[in-house]
Amino acid sequence: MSENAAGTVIVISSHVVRGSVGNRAAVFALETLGHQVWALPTIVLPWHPGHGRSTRLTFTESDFEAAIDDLIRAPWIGEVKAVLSGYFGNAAQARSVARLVTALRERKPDLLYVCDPVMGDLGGLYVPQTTAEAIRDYLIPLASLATPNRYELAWLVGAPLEDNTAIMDAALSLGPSRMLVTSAVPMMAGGTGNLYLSGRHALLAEHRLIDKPPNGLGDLLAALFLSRLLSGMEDEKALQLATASVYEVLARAVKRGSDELTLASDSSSLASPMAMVQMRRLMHPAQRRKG
Ligand SMILES: Nc1ncnc2c1ncn2[C@@H]1O[C@H](COP(=O)(O)OP(=O)(O)O)[C@@H](O)[C@H]1O
Ligand SMILES: Cc1ncc(COP(=O)(O)O)c(C=O)c1O
Repeated sequence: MSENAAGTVIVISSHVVRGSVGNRAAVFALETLGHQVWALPTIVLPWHPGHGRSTRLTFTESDFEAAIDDLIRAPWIGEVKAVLSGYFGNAAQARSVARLVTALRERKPDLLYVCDPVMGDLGGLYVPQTTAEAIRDYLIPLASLATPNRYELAWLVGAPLEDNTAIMDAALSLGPSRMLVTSAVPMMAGGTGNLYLSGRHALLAEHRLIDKPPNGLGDLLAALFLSRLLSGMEDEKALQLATASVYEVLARAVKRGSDELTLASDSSSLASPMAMVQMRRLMHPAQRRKG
């Protein structure tokens, strides 16, 4: 296997000093699974704002834009096989990343672009509406795969999503050819899981719900699923492994009483998870419509 067989990935999200959210989760997961990673922070902050006061260190829009231009012109840019975006500091950054993805696609039409539209949760949007709109209007149309949680998907399509049939219809209408919807509606009591929809698949990967989870699970899942796809794994196996890793990492962090994921101690759960995940095939919306 050559040094870069797993593929170079550009990750673009927040950087925290302490903790495992945003780029800290994605970089660790991708490097552990053998990828070369280029990491561009969108903001730098001491820790996830959920822990209390956390001062945002920011870049000007023009500096961020200039750094994107440097990346586009980099002599090594031909190495890049995938881009993963997550948390953005403002709407202009989302537009700059759309420019990056478009420029890379001109040279490499099969570039994988994974858009994790980090914008909100059960309580509603936690980024400014202009940022959420820029993700929806500039990035989602470019995504090979989007990984919203159920509430983000509901905002993106402008409709409440109370069951998995509604989630699948919404995922199909949004546009990307592959959708991984997190915090889907569980079929198992006391469960949660991920719903994956592509032209060929409608799958639900379920496991037990754990109280008081640390942050960063969505960031970790998107990176792990991307890694498995890049390595050429079949979608169903990629979903099962990525879901099992996230669940196992979460369970181990909570067992330790940690308020953050403890990825350095749990790297074996990223590479070879042992946790069981309940995989179910759902009726694909296209099949339902055929009657
Ligand atoms: N409380 C929890 N217990 C067990 N697994 C969880 C829990 N919260 C999240 N997960 C797992 O992590 C995945 C991603 O988490 P989610 O909170 O939906 O992402 P995001 O951080 O993008 O909002 C979920 O689909 C589920 O598999
Ligand atoms: C700065 C910042 N705020 C909020 C979030 C959202 O965190 P969560 O999805 O765990 O709620 C993230 C996730 O990457 C983040 O980096």
